[in-house]
Amino acid sequence: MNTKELLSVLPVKTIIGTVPETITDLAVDSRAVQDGGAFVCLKGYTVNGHQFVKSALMSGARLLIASEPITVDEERVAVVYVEDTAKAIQQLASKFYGYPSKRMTMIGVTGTNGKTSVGNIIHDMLRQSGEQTAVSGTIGFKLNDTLYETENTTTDVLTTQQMIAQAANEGCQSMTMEVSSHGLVEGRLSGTEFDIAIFTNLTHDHLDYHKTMENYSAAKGLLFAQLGQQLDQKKIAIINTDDPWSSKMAEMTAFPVLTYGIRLKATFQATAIQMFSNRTEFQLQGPDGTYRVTMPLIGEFNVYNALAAVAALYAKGMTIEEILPLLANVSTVKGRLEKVETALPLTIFIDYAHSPDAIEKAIDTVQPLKKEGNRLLFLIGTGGNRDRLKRPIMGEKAAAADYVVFTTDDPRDEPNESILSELSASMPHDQYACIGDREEAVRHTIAMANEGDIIIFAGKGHEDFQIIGNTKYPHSDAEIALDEARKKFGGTSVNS
Ligand SMILES: CC(=O)N[C@H]1[C@@H](OP(=O)(O)OP(=O)(O)OC[C@H]2O[C@@H](n3ccc(=O)[nH]c3=O)[C@H](O)[C@@H]2O)O[C@H](CO)[C@@H](O)[C@@H]1O[C@H](C)C(=O)N[C@@H](C)C(=O)N[C@H](CCC(=O)O)C(=O)O
Ligand SMILES: Nc1ncnc2c1ncn2[C@@H]1O[C@H](COP(=O)(O)OP(=O)(O)OP(=O)(O)O)[C@@H](O)[C@H]1O
Repeated sequence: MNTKELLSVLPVKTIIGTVPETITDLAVDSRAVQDGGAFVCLKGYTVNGHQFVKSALMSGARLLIASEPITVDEERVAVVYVEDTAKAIQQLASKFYGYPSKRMTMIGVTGTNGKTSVGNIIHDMLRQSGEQTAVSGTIGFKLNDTLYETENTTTDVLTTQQMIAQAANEGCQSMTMEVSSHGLVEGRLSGTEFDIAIFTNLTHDHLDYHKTMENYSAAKGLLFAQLGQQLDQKKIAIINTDDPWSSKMAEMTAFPVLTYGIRLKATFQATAIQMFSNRTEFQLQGPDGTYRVTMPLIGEFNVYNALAAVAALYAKGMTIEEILPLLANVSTVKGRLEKVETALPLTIFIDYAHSPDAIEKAIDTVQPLKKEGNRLLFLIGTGGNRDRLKRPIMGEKAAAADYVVFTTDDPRDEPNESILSELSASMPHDQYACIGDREEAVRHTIAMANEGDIIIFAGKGHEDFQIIGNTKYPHSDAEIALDEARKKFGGTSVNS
């Protein structure tokens, strides 16, 4: 790209050296610098990117963007000083990739729970309709049917623009993105122009980072505020009207708001909900009439997720008649109350609940599936060095199961003892065990189960690892559970 044109988005800068006419690439990680590329030095939580200038130069960087003094001996390398490199990369990333979000219908999904589910339901439905489309979030970046790994739910601003550009270049007409509160506050979405913004719900989580629910809601509200003021554009906010924070989100945007919900009147309202072990049916009261809906997802929370997805496709221009057959064929989202198909005399779900509200929703969904005389066993852990305030509330919600196993879920550097004692601090009954080693905890859960019982292994979802210290160790709740269950009950089984 032409370097002067790229740098024109930075209004105030000091340039030392001769700027190369073009640069081949833009990087924020010295290990990703290309020959002839630019390296932006970012100050992180762990290290300061300015320390990696030497390694960037060794990889052939020709342009450095810095906010602290750096020494460069090579004449052919220019240094651009700006006040704040984090702000600079937000301007540069979308410019470098040619503002790719403008070439697609961009759908952003935010909220405490349901982002991955809604994002993947939309993706699945759009793929069924024959659309070229992409989705990014906690499970990764899925371009049509190919999944690429990513580091965060909402990736850093440069990776975000790279992904959007890749999707647009490969002919996608739309892209759905999970938008985390961290991502919004840190400007990881800068330069991404959303057409449709969805709010799922706001409940206790991430207060280690946001401190108060007010701050947390303000962070989520940024997605709606960032729809902008160009009202000649066709943009829409889609908001869960049953959530107490919904009006706050609606206030943030000047664009029209479509609502969805179950309890209060909404543009898309589900009534007469009937739950079955393998599907949910409900009456959809939509803007153009009333429809009977069947979908293969279970749980009231998935009715909310489905309504959000239906509203998004409607906002995109599809009719309800076109949308509902797609919902009828949607697949369960990986690791979200996903049933492990097994010939064993047990029902096992893998779930990603790791907030109080998600735990409540998962247990409420599965309890009615239990036959008389059987029990619901629930295994739950929580991350080390993260929000500690939510732990006793998680434990309290987990207590609604008949037997609870508290364990760890990426303990990082925190000792197991504090995690377990805080999780179990408010347990109102004694039907529980605390076992720090997650493999042992899974095996213990199976050991405690009897024929006909239901088990939810919560917190890991799609993840196949456990982070202890700084190391990711392979870990699969499903594999360990099936191994132990086969030993206990015999027979063969098929993993989902
Ligand atoms: C606390 C936090 O948000 N950390 C994020 C941050 O890491 P960091 O600040 O520690 O980065 P760093 O290691 O100090 O690096 C600083 C700079 O030096 C560069 N560097 C580093 C090493 C090197 O050899 N060369 C080099 O150039 C790095 O590329 C970077 O530009 O920048 C990284 C790259 O973008 C992120 O992956 C990382 O997310 C970590 C993994 C994380 O756990 N974040 C959580 C809090 C988070 O963001 N979660 C949300 C919400 C999820 C949810 O809703 O549940 C999310 O969107 O994922
Ligand atoms: N709409 C919802 N309301 C409440 N709980 C939900 C909802 N959808 C899913 N859940 C529960 O929350 C868990 C996480 O769901 P999902 O991954 O879709 O949310 P998320 O917002 O992407 O979460 P995260 O931010 O942690 O990645 C699920 O496994 C399920 O237990």
